[in-house]
Amino acid sequence: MIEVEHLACRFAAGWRQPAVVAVRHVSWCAPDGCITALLGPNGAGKTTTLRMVAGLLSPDNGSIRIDGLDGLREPRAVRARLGWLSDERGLYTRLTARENILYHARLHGLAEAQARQRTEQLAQWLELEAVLDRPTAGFSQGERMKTALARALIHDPPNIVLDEPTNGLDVLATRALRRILRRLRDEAGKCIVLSTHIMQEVERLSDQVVIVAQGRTVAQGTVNALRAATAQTDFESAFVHLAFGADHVGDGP
Ligand SMILES: Nc1ncnc2c1ncn2[C@@H]1O[C@H](COP(=O)(O)OP(=O)(O)OP(=O)(O)O)[C@@H](O)[C@H]1O
Repeated sequence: MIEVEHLACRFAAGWRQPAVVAVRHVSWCAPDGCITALLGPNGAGKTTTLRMVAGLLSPDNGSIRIDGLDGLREPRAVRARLGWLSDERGLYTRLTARENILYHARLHGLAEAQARQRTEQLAQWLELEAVLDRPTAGFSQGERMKTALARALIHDPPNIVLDEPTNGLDVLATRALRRILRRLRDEAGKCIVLSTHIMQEVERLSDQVVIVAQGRTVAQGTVNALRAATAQTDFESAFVHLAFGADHVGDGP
């Protein structure tokens, strides 16, 4: 379970760069056995929020608890309980997929034999076997996503955080990813949090939605509850209502 409360993050001014308040007040709770979608317009603060949850950025305010552990005070224990898929995927391009995954396994302290066995299992499960021993430099978006996902899952974390996981994926790869995430939820009871701005993704995959706009959480609930709360029949209109205000709902087709 991941709980974030009153998160705030400001990027300090730098050369030719004014200070930016990326996250002002974000709070949400993502339970186990549930897929939580963080939905918001461009620049809403989704990636910044997830980078704080992954321990890559320190918040200026607020708290992050992962399975009850304080993310700021116990970062190592939290890292062991969290799998992180960044939107850039962050693979070492000169290493093969297998080497990328094994390197991450070593960072998590897995024994060599266990790491190798688990890499094989994940490769089979994610249908990565054909490219497992190729350098990742020439990988397609789908192959890169799957390699990065295998790497994020290597230590079997109970919590999985994915930043825009379907970015750049074609329809079949998107469907495959949805199947994988549903299995992780249903068979292993994982807590899964993903960010997106694709409405269809949210409607098809998520159990609950957190809407973030201008660095603030503006709503949390199921797709149906958010539709009902805004008296909208389609989810896109409900999202526009919540993220931009009722006046903008009429702008769409
Ligand atoms: N390293 C940084 N330095 C300065 N500003 C930043 C930095 N990272 C993000 N920002 C700014 O913080 C705000 C929130 O960005 P963030 O990437 O968290 O949004 P997002 O909701 O993930 O957007 P998108 O859907 O477009 O990816 C934006 O205005 C962005 O320009």
